Order: sequence, then structure tokens, then C-alpha cells
Amino acid sequence: MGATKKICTAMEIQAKQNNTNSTVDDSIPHSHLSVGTSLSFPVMVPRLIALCKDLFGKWSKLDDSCFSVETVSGGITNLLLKVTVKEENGDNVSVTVRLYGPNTEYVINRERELQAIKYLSAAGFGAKLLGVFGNGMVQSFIDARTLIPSDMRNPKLAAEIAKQLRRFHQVEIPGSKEPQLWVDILKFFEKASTLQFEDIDKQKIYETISFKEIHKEITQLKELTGLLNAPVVFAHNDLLSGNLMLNDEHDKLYFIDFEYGSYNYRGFDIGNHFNEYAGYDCDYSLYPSKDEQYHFFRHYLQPEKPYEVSEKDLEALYVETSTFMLASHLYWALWALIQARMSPIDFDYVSYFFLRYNEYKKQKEMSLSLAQSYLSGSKKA
Ligand SMILES: Nc1ncnc2c1ncn2[C@@H]1O[C@H](COP(=O)(O)OP(=O)(O)OP(=O)(O)O)[C@@H](O)[C@H]1O
Repeated sequence: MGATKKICTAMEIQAKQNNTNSTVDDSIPHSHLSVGTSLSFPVMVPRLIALCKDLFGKWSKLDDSCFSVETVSGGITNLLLKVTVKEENGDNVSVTVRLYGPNTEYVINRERELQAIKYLSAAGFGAKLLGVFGNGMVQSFIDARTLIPSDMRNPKLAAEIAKQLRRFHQVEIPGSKEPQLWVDILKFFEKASTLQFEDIDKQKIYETISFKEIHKEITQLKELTGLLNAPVVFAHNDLLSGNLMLNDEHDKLYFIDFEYGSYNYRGFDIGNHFNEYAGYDCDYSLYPSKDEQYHFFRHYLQPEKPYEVSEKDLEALYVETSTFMLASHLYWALWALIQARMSPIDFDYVSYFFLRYNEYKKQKEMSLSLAQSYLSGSKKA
């Protein structure tokens, strides 16, 4: 990339990965400035430049012409921009500026996210946190391609994702270690079950949803997963292809976007990741086969000796993942209803609710009977 230099280079990241005692950097610059997501791009650009100058003293005296801004992604949650700065010595430095989407606080705990980013980035995960401001954050720009759904089932990549996920799950984040799954699902349920839509057609469709039935499903699944004794880890909770980046040249895989990260059941993180094999068209027939899952589990459980993992451990993780995969459908179904009411983004979230909830109902019998027969078998053993 010519003279372009990333603020946090791959070498720095590698050094951090190798240094298990790496410390958390608490000296992140803060700015009270905010940049509205609804501003037009030409109006937004000078504000982004002013923000970067406010956050980073070394850029404060540069002329505005040294900054160039482009949109990276208008994701379904945030707006992500790339700012490239020509520094005094002629080097180009790129950073990303993430502007939080309006109303995302209903589904995302920003304090929890910032706390996690500090520790995850110290452990070598994701982009480095460089600055925090009124409605977003600045991070290092990752020079890599974003995966597409079909990449995730490539055996070599699946093994690498599994191996990295194990490492991710080992990061320790200070604070409560209580799994958040049911806390979050119940919080989403409270909000999702009391919505009012201005759009009459949306309201009519919304009224066909039985929240009594959904509540019963939550209670039943919560009870069953409680019997599985599933390990609790710091989970990513949203490991879809768009949150995985790969630098092919250096063979380096990045996990990004820790907005939904929390202490949670490891089976949820894995089951949720498998649900994402369905891709943009939500084709759940693409859910990984048992063989593909076992391949993933081997590299997750014992990355150094994947073929020495016992059949018993594989089966246990298979049952755990299949059960929590159901919870992932409930979680994102309820999330979608909240988004349908709160998000300004033009996306058919109500249909997404039905997609996820119907898939939950379709998979329920098989996954629950698998868990029940496993539990009765392990009681006898
Ligand atoms: N630090 C980064 N460097 C380079 N590209 C990035 C970086 N962070 C994110 N991206 C790119 O932007 C895309 C969207 O990022 P991200 O998932 O963080 O946004 P989001 O608004 O949370 O999206 P969604 O809600 O759809 O998950 C990613 O898929 C990736 O292609």
C-alpha cells in the first residue's frame, strides 16, 4: 500500500498476541464532539476532520486538505468511515471512525463494549481502539478482506476460526462473569412485546405475534440449557462473515465488531456462528453438517491435536451447540422486532423476525430431543 502505514501494524498485533502479559491501555483520548449520522457526506467530512484533530494532537495543526474521508460500510447498525491522513513526514495513516446508529442503545450496551474492546485488543483481537467520542469511536484500519458466508465452511478457514475462537474465549474481561444470554433475551422480550407501530400494516402484522407463546419458549429453553452445565466464556455473540476479516498475504484472521460481546455460554457463540452459514439469504439448509461441525469442534477443543479429541467430547459439544443454536434464533428474532420499531435503517426487520422465529420452530423438536436423550443417557452412565 505504498507509504500507507496502519496505526497498529500487523507486527504490533503479533507482538501483543505473543505477550500474554500485555497491559490494557487506559490512556485512550476522548472528545466530547459528536457527528450526526444523518448529515450529508459533504457536511459530515469537515466535522470528521475536526473530530480527528480534537482527538489526536499530532494532527491538530495539519491543513484540512491532508485528510481524505470515504465510507467503508453503512452496516445495518453503524456508519463506518475511513479517514486517511497525510502526516507531516509524508506518511499516510488510515483510521476508521465508527458512528453509532441512532437508538442502538436499546440493543447494545456501549459501556460493556468499550470495556471489552480494551481487553480484547490487548489480547490481539480486532482493531486497536484509538479514541472515543460522543457517538462513536476511532479504531485502527484493518488491511484485510471481509469474509463472505461460504468462506466460513472452507475447512482451512473453519479450523482457523475455531482456533481463534478458543483463544478469544480465554480472554478475561474484568467485571461480572454472569452469562448474559437470558438477561439479554428477557430484556429484549420486555421491549419487543410492548411496541406500537405508526405504520398500520406493520402494527397489524405485529399483532399476529403471540408473545405468550414466545415467553413459554424462552422459559422452556432456558430450563433445558440450564441442565447442560455449559461453560461460560467471554463470547463474541455475533460471529458472522461480516465480522471476520482475512489478510490473505499474511494469512491473518481478524475478529471484529464486539458490540454484542459478553460473558455467555460458549455453545451460544458457536451455535450462533453456525446459524450464520445461512448467509445473506438466510438459507438455513446451509447450516453445517455434523461432519463439518465436528471438524470445527476438533480445532476448537484441541487446536494442536485436533484428531485426538474424544468422541465423548465431540458429542457433548454437538449437543450443547445444537441446543444454544435455538437460543440464537430467539435472541435475533426479538432483536429484529426492536429494530423494526427503533432503527432508522430501511430494512425489513419484521420479516427477519419471522424468518428467525420460524426457523426456531422448525429446529426445535430435533434439537430438544437430542438434548433430552443426551441428558437421560448421561444420567444413566
Ligand atoms: N477496523 C476496520 N478496518 C477495516 N474495515 C473494517 C473495520 N471495521 C469494520 N470494517 C468493515 O466494515 C464492515 C462493517 O463493520 P461492522 O460490522 O463493525 O459494522 P456494523 O455497523 O456493526 O455492521 P453490522 O451491524 O452489519 O454488523 C465490516 O464487515 C468490514 O468490512
